[in-house]
Amino acid sequence: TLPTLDLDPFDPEVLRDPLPAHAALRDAGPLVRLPRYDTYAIARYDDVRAALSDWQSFESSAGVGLTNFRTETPWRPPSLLLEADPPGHDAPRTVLAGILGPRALRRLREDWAADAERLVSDLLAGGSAEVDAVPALAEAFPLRVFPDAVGLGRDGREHLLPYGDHAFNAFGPTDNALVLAGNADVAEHSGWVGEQCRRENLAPVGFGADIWAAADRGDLTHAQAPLVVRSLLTAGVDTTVHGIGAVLHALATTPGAWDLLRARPELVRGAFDEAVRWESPVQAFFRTTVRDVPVGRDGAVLPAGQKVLVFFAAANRDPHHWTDPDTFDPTRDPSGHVGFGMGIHQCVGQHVARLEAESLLTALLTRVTRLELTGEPVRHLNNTLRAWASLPMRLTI
Ligand code: HEM
Ligand SMILES: CC(C)Cc1ccc(C(=O)O)cc1
Repeated sequence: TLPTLDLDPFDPEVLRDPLPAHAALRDAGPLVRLPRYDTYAIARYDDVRAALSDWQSFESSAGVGLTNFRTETPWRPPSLLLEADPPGHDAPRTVLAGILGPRALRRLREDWAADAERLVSDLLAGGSAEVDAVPALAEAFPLRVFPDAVGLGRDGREHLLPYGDHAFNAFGPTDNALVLAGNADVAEHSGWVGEQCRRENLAPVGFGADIWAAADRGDLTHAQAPLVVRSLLTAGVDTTVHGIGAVLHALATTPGAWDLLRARPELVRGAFDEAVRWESPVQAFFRTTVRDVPVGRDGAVLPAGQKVLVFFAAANRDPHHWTDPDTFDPTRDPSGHVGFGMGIHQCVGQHVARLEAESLLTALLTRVTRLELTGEPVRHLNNTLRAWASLPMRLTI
């Protein structure tokens, strides 16, 4: 019989410090039963990679949260990318991959670098500064550049973070306290987000306009276009906010890391990916088995029709794959990490995330000689996201 753990991955204390749970899951075996939610977990690097690469056996179209779209009603119409499989997944994916690809982002590089310099310069106008790096940097920069890049209007942008936060909570159990708390305001946030996806509410230049232009070309249908815009608004904000929070925390708490990046700016992009590996802002997603599928090499079989939690975060710290996995090492080659997923659903916005992080870090590294915590960091709990609510820091020039 399969190893079983009486673990609640969505328990607030597990969300606050998930590392012992991830170690227990890896140690228990390639496939572990979690009877608490009548589900399973895969946490070892090799088995996580294998599951993410085998989309035919591990489908996303039944939802990538605990809710099984085959038998339960999703809280919102399913995503055409995240909660879709080929062939339906193909066109929306191809369209977004073109719009968010490295070449398409070249036109934003200069603007985002200048905007980051302005933000940092304002922050340091009075010399060295004590800030809460979460609102002042991790939230401020993505919220300055991303809504404009999408082509959103000025009003209502305060809906973006809470909408995304709820969406990420809703991948967990729908009767969980974090989800219930979000339900109160979700209609208001959803209403605003839905409005912003309409063609007439998007600027003539931007990712949103590019999606509608793809529909004009016949690469998407016009009915699909607003949902693809919604994907950007759901996935594109909270993720980068918490990715940037993670890299700032890592750099402030790893002796010598800040000086190293000031001396070797070519390490900046790798350092961000290393932070995504080390912290895994997106911790885990579910898949649903289409057939009985073997997991690992000890004969474990996952029955068809089952939800299984695939732990990116546990794989990213698997000692059988990574040397010294718990150390944030900006000189490490983090390639192969699954912090952006793997396979056909691998993050289509990863280049946007990297450009945002690189723009802000470069602006900070140029001006700030020391980055240090001045108080206890405070976690922001979410069923899917690993996040900081507060990072009290001193930026010394
Ligand atoms: C540090 C920032 C980010 C992290 C850690 C992250 C993580 C991920 C992960 C793990 C997946 C795979 C989900 C799965 O396999 O089910 C994914 C998919 C996706 N991400 Fe990201 N993401 C980030 C930023 C972004 C941004 C900035 C955007 C949009 C501009 C974005 C848009 C998407 C979309 C649309 C998908 C679905 C892709 C598909 O199913 O084909 N993400 N992301
Ligand atoms: C980190 C990402 C997996 C989160 C995410 C959320 C939503 C969508 C969508 O397509 O709505 C896509 C990606």
